[in-house]
Amino acid sequence: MAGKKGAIKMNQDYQEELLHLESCLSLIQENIRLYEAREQASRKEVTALFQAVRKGEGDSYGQLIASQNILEHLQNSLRKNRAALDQPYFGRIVYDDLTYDTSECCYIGKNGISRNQTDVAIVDWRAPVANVYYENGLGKGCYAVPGSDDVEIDLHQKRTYDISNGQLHGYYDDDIAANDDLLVKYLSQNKDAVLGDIIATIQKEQNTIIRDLPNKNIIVQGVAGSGKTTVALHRISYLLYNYEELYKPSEFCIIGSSDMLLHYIRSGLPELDVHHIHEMRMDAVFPYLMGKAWKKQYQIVADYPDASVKSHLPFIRALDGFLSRTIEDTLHLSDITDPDLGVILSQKSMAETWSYHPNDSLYQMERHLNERILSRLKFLCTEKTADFRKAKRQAFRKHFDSSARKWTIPGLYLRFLQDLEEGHPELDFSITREGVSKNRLDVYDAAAFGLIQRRIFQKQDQEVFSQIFIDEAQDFGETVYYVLKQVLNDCYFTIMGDVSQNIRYETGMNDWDQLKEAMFDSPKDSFYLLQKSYRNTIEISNFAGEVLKKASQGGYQIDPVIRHGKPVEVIHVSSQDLLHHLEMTLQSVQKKGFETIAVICRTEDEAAKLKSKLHMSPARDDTSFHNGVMVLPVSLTKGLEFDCVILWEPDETRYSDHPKDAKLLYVAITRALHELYVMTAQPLSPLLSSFLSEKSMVE
Ligand SMILES: Nc1ncnc2c1ncn2[C@@H]1O[C@H](COP(=O)(O)OP(=O)(O)OP(=O)(O)O)[C@@H](O)[C@H]1O
Repeated sequence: MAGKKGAIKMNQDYQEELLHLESCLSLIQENIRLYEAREQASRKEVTALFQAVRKGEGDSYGQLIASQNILEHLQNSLRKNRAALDQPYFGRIVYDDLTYDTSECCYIGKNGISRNQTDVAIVDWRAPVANVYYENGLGKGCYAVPGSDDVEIDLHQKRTYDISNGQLHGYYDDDIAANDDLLVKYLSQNKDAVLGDIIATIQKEQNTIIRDLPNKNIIVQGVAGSGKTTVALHRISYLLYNYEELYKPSEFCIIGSSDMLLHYIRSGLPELDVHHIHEMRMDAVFPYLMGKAWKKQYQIVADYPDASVKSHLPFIRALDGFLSRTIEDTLHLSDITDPDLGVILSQKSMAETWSYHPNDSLYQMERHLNERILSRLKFLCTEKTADFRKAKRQAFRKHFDSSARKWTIPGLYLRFLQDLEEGHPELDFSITREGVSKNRLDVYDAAAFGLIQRRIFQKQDQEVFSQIFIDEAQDFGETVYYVLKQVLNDCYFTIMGDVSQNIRYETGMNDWDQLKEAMFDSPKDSFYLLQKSYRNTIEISNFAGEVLKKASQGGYQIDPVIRHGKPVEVIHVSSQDLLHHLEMTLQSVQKKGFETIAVICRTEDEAAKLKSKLHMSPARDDTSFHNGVMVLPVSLTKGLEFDCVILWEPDETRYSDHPKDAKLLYVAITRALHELYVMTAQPLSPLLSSFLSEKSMVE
């Protein structure tokens, strides 16, 4: 009897859910009609204003900008409503609000949907209350609201929906928002050439990072495929939504290691409602931040061999120490006296001025001190003649003036390198010295230039960025981060990386200790670990596991989502047959409908040669991630993922039994979502051979 009652209740519940979905879809359709009409009118207005501006009419320019903003807003609303037609919402929470004594039921979706532009029908996933869905268990709890007190709640139900194409396929009630079954369903889909969103299935540990406070530095160590890139982008979207009054999108900057990665990241931004933020390669950041101080003749080149020293914290700290000593020696603070007026400015008072501006450059400090001298002179000369005053002002106007020394950034840097070599005979920077004298700098020299500019020559504070997000952070040494932090004093950093994937073994980071030391300056700052891997099938993860042990020297383990796929296939044939097998494999995986396929070679040279053997155009846009087959060196696959990966010639000559090669191989293997093929003519790398089953070998 109870069973029957339960079934009736289920049925009724299901009917109610169907009705609710229907009413949401019709609201969305109504919104779309409304926004389409408005967008059309707004478009016309913008075109008319554009013509007016071209004719130079009155104040049309201001109106044009305002109208363009309105048009952009309407287009955005239209995009959100159109996107919501497929899956208007993915979750629901039913709770009592104990703070305001109300009972609430919220549907949560990727896009907030309102009726009449005011009544919220579907809550945006970024809204504070949506946190309850991702984090809270049933029962009493609370959620935080930026700039306000926490709201106390009693959660009665958390429901997760499976909706696609506007159809309800099912739902379940559970404490866990997106369980592994739902995750596996999402993860089994094919990969288009864009970075997807994970809004409906964000996991608790990812949510914590996404919603962490903006005024702190964060470092995230996450195994391959743990969602670092994805989480960084969702954090940007979350911060811009919730701290709209604090930040403009243009104050945000994403830094990545290659154009390919940035292109991939860019593809995921519109879906997350993120527009107009900056993105930059690491080597472009310092020229950008230095502005005019970065001379046209400076050229960034590949790392010099001594980058293994220049990239790490002791080096950049030594440069900073050298610059501090240069500043102290130059200012050489002691009482400033005049035969007629006595002490104009005491050493104590100057030291005090300095302590008020501890981060100012030498030039800024000199300006403060000169200003103080002038105001003291004004006071001391109140009873003197105008000529006397003028003469004294003339005499002391540029009392502090290091510009007269005609220092240059390269000159100071070379002096520092020489000093360092003299103090440490084991160091030899001759290659860098020669490069710098020819204006050819590697990224660490560029960072050093940035620090010299910051400490000595900078005239105003840099306020270009407030939030910086760095992906694949492990590929650069601490030097670049240290300088970024010094140059952008008031900026906060979200740094994502995986030391097991450090493909620049000597210069990049193999642990996080030094970076924490360089970046963390407040107890609020946080280090997070992401260990769950979402990208690869369990077969690919297991294959990667052994390599990871070597790559991370046992440091970090993978905890994969259990999703099964085809076993990794090792194709071991003669060198004459290898290309033929590759072509056959490519044909077969394309036939299966995989959209993104990568053939991963060890080096750029090998990738170029293989492309030509496959009759692929060598010029095919190497900086953009696209559907179809891509032949790439491992270094360019950083941060990307493909439905299917063919690992090309991972033999013992290309990948030795050394952590440096293990990291490269780990990166290559973990790019594959669904299928991995290993093709070689020579004996396999010792990193792989230990766990290959006879079964998986095609001879
Ligand atoms: N919570 C989640 N739900 C569904 N998919 C997820 C989730 N988290 C991550 N993914 C998926 O896992 C894959 C890996 O994510 P991402 O590329 O952000 O990882 P990563 O840590 O940056 O990887 P890598 O270090 O290897 O570049 C992506 O396809 C992403 O959509």
